[in-house]
Amino acid sequence: MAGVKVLAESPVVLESVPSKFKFVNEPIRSSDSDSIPMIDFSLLTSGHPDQRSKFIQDLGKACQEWGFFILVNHGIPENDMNAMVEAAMEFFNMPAEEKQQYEPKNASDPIKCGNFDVTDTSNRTFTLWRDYLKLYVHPEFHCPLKPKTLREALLHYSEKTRKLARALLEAVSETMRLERGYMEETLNLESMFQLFAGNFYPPCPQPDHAIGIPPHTDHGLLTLLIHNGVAGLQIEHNGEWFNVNSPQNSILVNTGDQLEIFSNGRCKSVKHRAVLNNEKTRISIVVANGPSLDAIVGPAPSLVARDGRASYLPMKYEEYIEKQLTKTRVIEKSVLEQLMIQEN
Ligand SMILES: O=C(O)CCC(=O)C(=O)O
Ligand SMILES: [Fe+2]
Repeated sequence: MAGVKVLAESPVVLESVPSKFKFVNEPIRSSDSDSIPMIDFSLLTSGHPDQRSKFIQDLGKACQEWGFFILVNHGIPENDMNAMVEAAMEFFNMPAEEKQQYEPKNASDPIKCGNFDVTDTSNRTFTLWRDYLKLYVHPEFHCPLKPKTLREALLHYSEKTRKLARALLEAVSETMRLERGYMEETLNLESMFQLFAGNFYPPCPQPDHAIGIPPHTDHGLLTLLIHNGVAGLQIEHNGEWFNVNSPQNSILVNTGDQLEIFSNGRCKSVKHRAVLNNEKTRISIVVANGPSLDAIVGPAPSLVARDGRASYLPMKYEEYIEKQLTKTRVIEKSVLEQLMIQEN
């Protein structure tokens, strides 16, 4: 595994995508939208009841209609965000021999890096145009020893994003009129499973013939994403793809499968993908915040009572992740789809 980075930087200039990366990106078309929700976190704590209710209302609407929002004034210092992006960049810039020790032996290794193969709906396997670093950071903290800057940046950033995610989740609970603290307790968020992913996408000679990450949903509750200022994230909304253009210092938030299940379908786990460009390296820093691994996640009973039926089967979060990790084919039904209960 030399990585996509090594390939993209090879002295022989690549004019086309090597065949093992070839992926037909359908539909390629995407557009900009100025209606992607933007949420101002400072309204939650501003002390003005009107602003607070506007926040709750906007948040509820964003989670239900888009499963996605751009969060501004979130309180995480820009320095911490920059330090995180830079430390990740340093990791990817280390020589291949240094990174080799973290090539996964098992899908559930708490520290892993490398490339990823996916099989598409025509049963063709291809490699993603991306180098990744994935770390389990909570309730146990795992981090490579090198580069030296990584540990401190990650300790800071994971703690701050965890706090932010918990505050957002409490607010999402409120949008559904759930009892205060109910989600925290039932899903044991004190021990939430937090997964860090650094994604490194080098410039690609034919951006439409390869992909960074194909369409997928995230398995947790809320995912927080920042990047190095290079766009590439697209989200699906009403069957169309939209580019996410975000202001500097904002955090991109999407809802995940566990929140869709817990909310009995109110919050949509949004489908998204990472596309490429032929000019600039893109780095994204993703923190996926989920329930505790031992939590059994099903629709909240009070929502089921309100709706008259449960739309999903419950499953232990740990089992959900295992199922997802062993699913190698895009072709298979997602775990979320397997748990959906059809209406008679
Ligand atoms: O890099 C991006 O913008 C998307 C990353 C992502 O979806 C993921 O890591 O799950
Ligand atoms: Fe994702």
